[in-house]
Amino acid sequence: MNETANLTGTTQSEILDFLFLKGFTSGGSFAIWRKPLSKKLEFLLDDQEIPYKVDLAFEELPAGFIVHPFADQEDKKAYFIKSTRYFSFILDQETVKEDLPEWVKSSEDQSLTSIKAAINHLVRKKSEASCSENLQADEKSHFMRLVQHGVEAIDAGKLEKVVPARTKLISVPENFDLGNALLQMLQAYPNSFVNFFHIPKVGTWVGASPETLIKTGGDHFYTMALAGTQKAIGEHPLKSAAWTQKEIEEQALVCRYIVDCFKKIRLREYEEHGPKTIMAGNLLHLRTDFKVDMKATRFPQLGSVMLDLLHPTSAVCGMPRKEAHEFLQENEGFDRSFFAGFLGPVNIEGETSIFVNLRTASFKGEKAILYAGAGVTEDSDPEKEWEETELKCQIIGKFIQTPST
Ligand SMILES: C=C(O[C@@H]1C=C(C(=O)O)C=C[C@H]1O)C(=O)O
Repeated sequence: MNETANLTGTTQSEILDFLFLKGFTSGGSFAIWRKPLSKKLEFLLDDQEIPYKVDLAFEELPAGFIVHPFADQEDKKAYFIKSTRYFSFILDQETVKEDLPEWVKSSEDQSLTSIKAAINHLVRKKSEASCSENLQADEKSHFMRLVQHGVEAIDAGKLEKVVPARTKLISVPENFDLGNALLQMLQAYPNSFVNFFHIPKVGTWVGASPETLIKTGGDHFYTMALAGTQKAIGEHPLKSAAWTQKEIEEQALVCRYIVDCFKKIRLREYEEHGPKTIMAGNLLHLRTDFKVDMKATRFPQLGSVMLDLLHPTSAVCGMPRKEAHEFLQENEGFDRSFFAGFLGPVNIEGETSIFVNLRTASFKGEKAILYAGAGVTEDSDPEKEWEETELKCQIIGKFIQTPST
């Protein structure tokens, strides 16, 4: 078939289908993402079947996509999908047929319905064997006790803040359309890092994270303190938002945590902006931005040094970090796997953007597991924290559960 004729009128959804099919049938690992406020959808693939791991000193790495679980790793390494093949396109351009490289279109003789059917089959089949057999923590009563227990640990002076999480198991509908689901997330969450990755036998995840862990590009390093959650209501939710003392303190603790990390490496020159209210999906958060000039401070490795120091931040674990981590391991009752870990593109066109893996779901055959946590301080109410996790689960859950058109 003539290449141009075949691709006439190629829609974004069709390109996504080509990319998913290419990724799943390559036998290797792949990632698809769009950075916050960007129009560029990016895809990379490494057809190596055996997952590849790297040290966190990402400045030395080739271009790729890094994925790290929540828990500290004994080998101090992260998964890394090398950019053996890379393709990007601008989302609001009508047609990109001329830009589609030959290797993306390897499935050109398939009709679109059979491509969709193939992807629907592949996402289930390829996600069956992911490594962690996750114990479920879906029970409301379990989570409510966990929050209560957290409040008691704070009252007893053992912790300052802790961020317990839960899971929610949902069925992947029979007519699930992964490409369309991702497209809908891209449209719904322009401020978020919309992402998908598949690493054979390790994990198949989709998400829309509002939280940058670290970003480097040119001479600049950037991180943020994101915490405090409320539902966005009314016509001007950003303007009308009012925050309680609990939420203000909760977010201030995350700022303090970041400043403490700077202090550990004797970094004194940084810009701090905020906190301001931001919108992520239908939720509002408080955010403070931190920026460092790596050249002026003579700190070219600041990105990987801070990555190591920051993760897991008190936005997703707690304070003090060690005690909060132990509390979660003892009481949470499930393996967070990649939830609240970090992920993102590394050394692509001189930039690295690594996000906290929030508002996310992992596929497991016919099912998907949604994950969400909520920051607990001494004033927390278990019922409210549960509702917050329900809202957070819905951010991705609604695009998996609603049969696509
Ligand atoms: C833990 C999550 O989110 C984090 C916790 C927040 C909070 O406690 O208010 C807000 C934003 C994130 O830093 C999650 O989305 O699951």
